[in-house]
Amino acid sequence: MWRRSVSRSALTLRQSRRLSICASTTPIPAPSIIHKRGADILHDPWFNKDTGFPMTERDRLGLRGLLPPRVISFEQQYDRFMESYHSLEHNTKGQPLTVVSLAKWRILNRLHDRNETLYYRVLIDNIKDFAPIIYTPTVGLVCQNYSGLFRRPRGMYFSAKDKGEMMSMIYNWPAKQVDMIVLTDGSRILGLGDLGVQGMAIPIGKLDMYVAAAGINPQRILPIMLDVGTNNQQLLDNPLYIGLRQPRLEGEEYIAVVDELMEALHARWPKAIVQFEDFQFKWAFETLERYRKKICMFNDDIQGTAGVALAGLLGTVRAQGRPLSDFANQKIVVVGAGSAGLGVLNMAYQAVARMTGTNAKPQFFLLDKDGLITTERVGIDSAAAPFSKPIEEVKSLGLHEGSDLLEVVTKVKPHVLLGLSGVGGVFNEHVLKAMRNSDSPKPAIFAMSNPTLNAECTAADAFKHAGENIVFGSGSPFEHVDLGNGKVGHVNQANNMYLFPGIGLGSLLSGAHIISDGMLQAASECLASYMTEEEIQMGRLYPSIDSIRHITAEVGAAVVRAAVAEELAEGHGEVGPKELEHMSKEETVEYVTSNMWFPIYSPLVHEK
Ligand SMILES: NC(=O)c1ccc[n+]([C@@H]2O[C@H](COP(=O)([O-])OP(=O)(O)OC[C@H]3O[C@@H](n4cnc5c(N)ncnc54)[C@H](O)[C@@H]3O)[C@@H](O)[C@H]2O)c1
Ligand SMILES: O=C(O)C[C@H](O)C(=O)O
Ligand SMILES: [Mg+2]
Repeated sequence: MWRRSVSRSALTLRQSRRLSICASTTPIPAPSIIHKRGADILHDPWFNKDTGFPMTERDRLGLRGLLPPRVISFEQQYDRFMESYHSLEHNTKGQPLTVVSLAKWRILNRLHDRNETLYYRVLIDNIKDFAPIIYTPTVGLVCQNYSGLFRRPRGMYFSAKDKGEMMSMIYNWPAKQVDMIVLTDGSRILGLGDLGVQGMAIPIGKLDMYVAAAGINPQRILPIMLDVGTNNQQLLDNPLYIGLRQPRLEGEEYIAVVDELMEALHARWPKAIVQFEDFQFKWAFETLERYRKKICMFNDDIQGTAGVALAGLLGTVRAQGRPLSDFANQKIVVVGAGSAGLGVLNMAYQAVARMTGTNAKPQFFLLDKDGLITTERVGIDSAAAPFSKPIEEVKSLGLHEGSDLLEVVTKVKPHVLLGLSGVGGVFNEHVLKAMRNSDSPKPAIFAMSNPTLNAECTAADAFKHAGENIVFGSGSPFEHVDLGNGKVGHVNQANNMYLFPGIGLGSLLSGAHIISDGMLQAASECLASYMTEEEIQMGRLYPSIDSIRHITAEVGAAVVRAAVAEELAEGHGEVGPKELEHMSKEETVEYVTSNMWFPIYSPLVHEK
């Protein structure tokens, strides 16, 4: 049902954060200037209100006669959509999950294509139900089938064939202002591998989360696919594949194309934040290092994930009833030494150095597809090398270079097992049972790979095999687990969605020209301290997705304040750096919150 306004002042902060922030403070809509009239407006999802155009507006904009006579209110439209959605749910009961999920995605996508205001309103109010459709896991299925599902373009497509043209192509985008860009080359889509141009559903889904969680105005978002070819033979063989049918560009050729695109983006929208998403390992770190000192960008898989994982690791220490300084003594087995796994290790090392003020190293054991990574590893990647275990230490534990996961868990008895491998089921029954001998009375298991089938284990298996006293987190959502006798195994969604919207929004509103490590740390620390002691003791390490706007406002404010502290903040719009500097913590949260867009129909005013 339509969510009515609730006076926020009547609620405690703890209560109000469970609600959609802006729903409680619905502002009076300011008019939007529109340069079109008549049927062109009905076909523009940014402005279209369907049957919701009031008569005065129909007269003003040349819409009279183009719509049925009755005016249907926004609330009625909302309820009607939700009714259709629920009947679809009812009518598809018993059908295979993929069929049901795609049907749900289609009905939402159709609304997205037609009426963005209504789309974002239903998304925000029903984020718990709809995030699994527009985001992981269904977005993975959508990417796998994107050539067949494609109906209307959204965002921009640049390809290897556009070399030399990008600087002018960028002006084909109709919006003058762009605040947030999510860019992929489709080379490592979730744990599904190279999906070429079909990976476009990922930037679209991430930007939907930006609108829902961070209140970025959807007229100022831009999903971008950089299609440099694909090495996925199945796609190359598919006559209906909608991307370039050529192998991926490599080496200098690849970098030259990315450079050109970055220059074009920066030239037209120098203040836009660029989020790199789902780039394969070999380019993820390289592009991050190449651009992070020049433009306001970050790599979500490396940096967003690291912050979320670190918050979960610190939450685990609290859940074990230990002081945070004990983090350095936690034995943590990380499975997956790619962009995400190494991002986590980098950030955790920095955190331990900060906490202890020494060179103390945290107790990480890193594995990749060839097992435990030690100083004896031949041909190790330079990004992984600092995290290889000294071979003497490994031998003293009865392990060796390349020891397999079961051996490592059995001998190390880790406090935490964290998966970012992309390999479904790699935390098998034996591995999970071995976690029963953990040195911690409350061990944590994070199966962070996406989508659901690629998770290292299911929530049910984790509680069944590793025991009821574990703390559990997964990248894709799972139902909480019924442990019998009224007990419930709580499932946390350990996903970078808790950070990237706040990182992007905070960077934007600070006006920083780069995103520093300090800003990212502040985001992670904010998330880590968000949960109360009571919640942590119940195994709740992250907030519910229902409060994602609230947590994003807090994270955004933490990022703004860190940018101010590092003298990176140059201000945004009419708010200058000095004003940012003088804001208290609460005022910064208010500043961030008041800049969040909220979907309501605004009066349209025509201008030639
Ligand atoms: N939950 C989140 O917020 C989040 C964020 C980022 C990435 N992820 C997920 O993490 C996964 C990995 O992402 P990435 O960018 O690091 O990928 P990547 O390709 O860069 O790295 C994958 C790593 O896993 C290792 N690996 C492969 N098979 C293995 C096995 N059997 N045992 C141990 N290690 C194995 C590889 O050697 C490699 O080091 C993906 O499924 C992605 O969806 C989740
Ligand atoms: O997209 C997600 O759900 C998280 C993460 O960015 C991933 O690549 O898996
Ligand atoms: Mg990703």
